Amino acid sequence: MSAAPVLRLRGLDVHYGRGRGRRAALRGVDLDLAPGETVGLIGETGSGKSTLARTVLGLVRPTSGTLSLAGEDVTAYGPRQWRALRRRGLVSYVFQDPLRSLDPDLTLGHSLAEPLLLQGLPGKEAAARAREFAPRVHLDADLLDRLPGEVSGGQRQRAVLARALVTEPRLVLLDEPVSALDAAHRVKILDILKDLRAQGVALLFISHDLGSVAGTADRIAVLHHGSLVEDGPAREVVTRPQHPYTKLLLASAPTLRGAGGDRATRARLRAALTA
Ligand SMILES: Nc1ncnc2c1ncn2[C@@H]1O[C@H](COP(=O)(O)OP(=O)(O)OP(=O)(O)O)[C@@H](O)[C@H]1O
Repeated sequence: MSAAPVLRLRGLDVHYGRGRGRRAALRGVDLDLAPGETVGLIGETGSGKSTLARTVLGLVRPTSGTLSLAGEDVTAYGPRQWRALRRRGLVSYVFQDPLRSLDPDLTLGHSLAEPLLLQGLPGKEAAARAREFAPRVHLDADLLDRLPGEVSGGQRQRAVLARALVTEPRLVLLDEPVSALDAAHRVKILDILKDLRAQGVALLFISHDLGSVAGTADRIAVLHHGSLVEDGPAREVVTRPQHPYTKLLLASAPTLRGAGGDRATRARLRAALTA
């Protein structure tokens, strides 16, 4: 029996602007994420990755198509329904820059408790739950009394993760999740994410670098000019890419051993794409 998807997109179109300035940012995107599944969403700058993430978070409204979260069709939700949905903490996100994701004037403990306070939990209970949760992302509870500027980069990154996870979401969107970290921190974060997957949390890794998610994702989905041009098991996409754009991304992936193509190969692929 396969579990109902946590995220389901069908024929999703998103446009920006009006009249003659109207531009498609997403075109007919179909995407499913099952519980416990990790999907890498890859594409170059401007391909529509952030638009997709913002649509899933209810910050951008689809022009057409459908968006379902945990079996609930939320396509037609208005701002008030989205706010209520966000408070439930079903979907959360981790942005690229850990420094900007935390209020510099709030202790880590405060930042962690905030999403719980928004859910209506009393202050003391929220603080206690935050303290209890911190060790799950290997964040020492003693650090919760400190400000973001008083801890290391890796500890800050874990605090950002803890804040995103404290409401026990079913789906987490991670924008370039580990690229800013050094190797030691990266391994720890990947271990935490592995635990999450085992608990059935679905993860959407968003990156411009195919190499950075190839080893972690179960599936890789490739966005090109707003269309999903490839979606398959990670190993297959890496070893047998079907679309010329995926081949180009592979040839340009700096972190993928053996995949780096030379400049002439990349130029040829780019020419094929624009032909
Ligand atoms: N608020 C907006 N108004 C108008 N156009 C927008 C807006 N946001 C994004 N776009 C356009 O939509 C397209 C997709 O942008 P998007 O930010 O989703 O790409 P991306 O893949 O996330 O890029 P990056 O990797 O640089 O963040 C681009 O052409 C962009 O210029």
